[in-house]
Amino acid sequence: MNFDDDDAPPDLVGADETQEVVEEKAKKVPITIVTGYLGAGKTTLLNYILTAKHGKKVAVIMNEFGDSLDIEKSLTVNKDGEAVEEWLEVGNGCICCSVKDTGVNAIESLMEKKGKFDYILLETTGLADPGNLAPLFWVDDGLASTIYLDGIVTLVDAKNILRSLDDPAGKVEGHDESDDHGPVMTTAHVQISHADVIVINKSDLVSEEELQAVKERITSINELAKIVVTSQSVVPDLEGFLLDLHAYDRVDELDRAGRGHSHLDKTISTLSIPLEELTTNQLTAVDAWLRSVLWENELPGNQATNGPAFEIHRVKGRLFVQDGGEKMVQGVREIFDIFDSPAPSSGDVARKGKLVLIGRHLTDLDFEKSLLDAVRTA
Ligand SMILES: Nc1nc2c(ncn2[C@@H]2O[C@H](COP(=O)(O)OP(=O)(O)OP(=O)(O)O)[C@@H](O)[C@H]2O)c(=O)[nH]1
Ligand SMILES: [Zn+2]
Repeated sequence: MNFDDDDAPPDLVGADETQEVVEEKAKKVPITIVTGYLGAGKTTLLNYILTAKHGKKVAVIMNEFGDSLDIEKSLTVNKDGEAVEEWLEVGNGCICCSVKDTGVNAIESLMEKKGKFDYILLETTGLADPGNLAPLFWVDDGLASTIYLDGIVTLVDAKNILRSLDDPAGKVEGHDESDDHGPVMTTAHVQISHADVIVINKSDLVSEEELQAVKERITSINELAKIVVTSQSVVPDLEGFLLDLHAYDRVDELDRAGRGHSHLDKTISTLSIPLEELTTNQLTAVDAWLRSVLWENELPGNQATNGPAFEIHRVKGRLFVQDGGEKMVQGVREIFDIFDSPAPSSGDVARKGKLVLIGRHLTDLDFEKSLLDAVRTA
């Protein structure tokens, strides 16, 4: 059933716009992308969120009808085969089973019913590469005017993840075959490297030691992500842990990333580079360095590049500028942004900046030296 007109949100354009309507319009709806390898527990998590008592109106967009959904569902396909998304009222929210992979049109149709939801959750297919999807909600001026990307949550199947990470069959398509340097990068790697929260699900199926090994491997790939261990995707503290992530306008988890990086996973790792306070020129040098690394895939300082091409999946940073300013760096693949920290750190914090990179082949070249040289010579 569709929302019939009389319960559509009040006409937001009318001249008699009251203050809260204006605020309502300005209020963007957070969207979280839920990804994770086939069968990891994405639908189970969404089901749980739809029925848990958190008081938020949540719209869930799924890309499949899992029979694990114990909710009556229907999809209206009109005559010429074009599927029309149907919004199903459930529990404390509603579900749309968008047959299109990214669910973008489902979101557009959802935004017409704007004001109805506090939160949108989009389940991707098990083989989706969130690096392609995130920019859509982060920079797409069409969608970004009504929604903002709150974060990426990756479900990991504790029982099978280590096998998926080492399984060449799961390799990411489109990677030049010539790049046969070292182990294969799988979809599981990419879903972990882009995650802001990692839910290690199906913990009931593994021993304590196996769980520990999974945690260590995942942390070595992505040191920034918050990790929660679950069974049946039941995240105890949904509010604090899954809803309201602000992963793209805050970097408070930067401190989690230690200096340098561990080599537990040969394919993808996290590298964190400490930075002193910057002059304005040095800030410009950091911006130029990021452009070279993210757009040209060139590491300034012409170190021997006979090694494999590196690939940056995620960049997060906090930069202190000598004029007292504090900047934040957010990046997904080649898209990045350096902007004023919305919530500058309190005065007493040591003005120590940090840039954290998550990506592939970060160990073959000296990123830290390259960046520090670029800053020093600025
Ligand atoms: N033993 C166990 N089974 C689980 C757990 N979480 C989910 N499952 C089961 O695993 C199967 C897959 O769960 P889903 O939630 O459909 O996984 P999914 O990621 O949505 O799967 P796809 O959308 O097909 O990629 C279902 O039968 C779930 O009941 C868990 O923690 N432990
Ligand atoms: Zn699913």
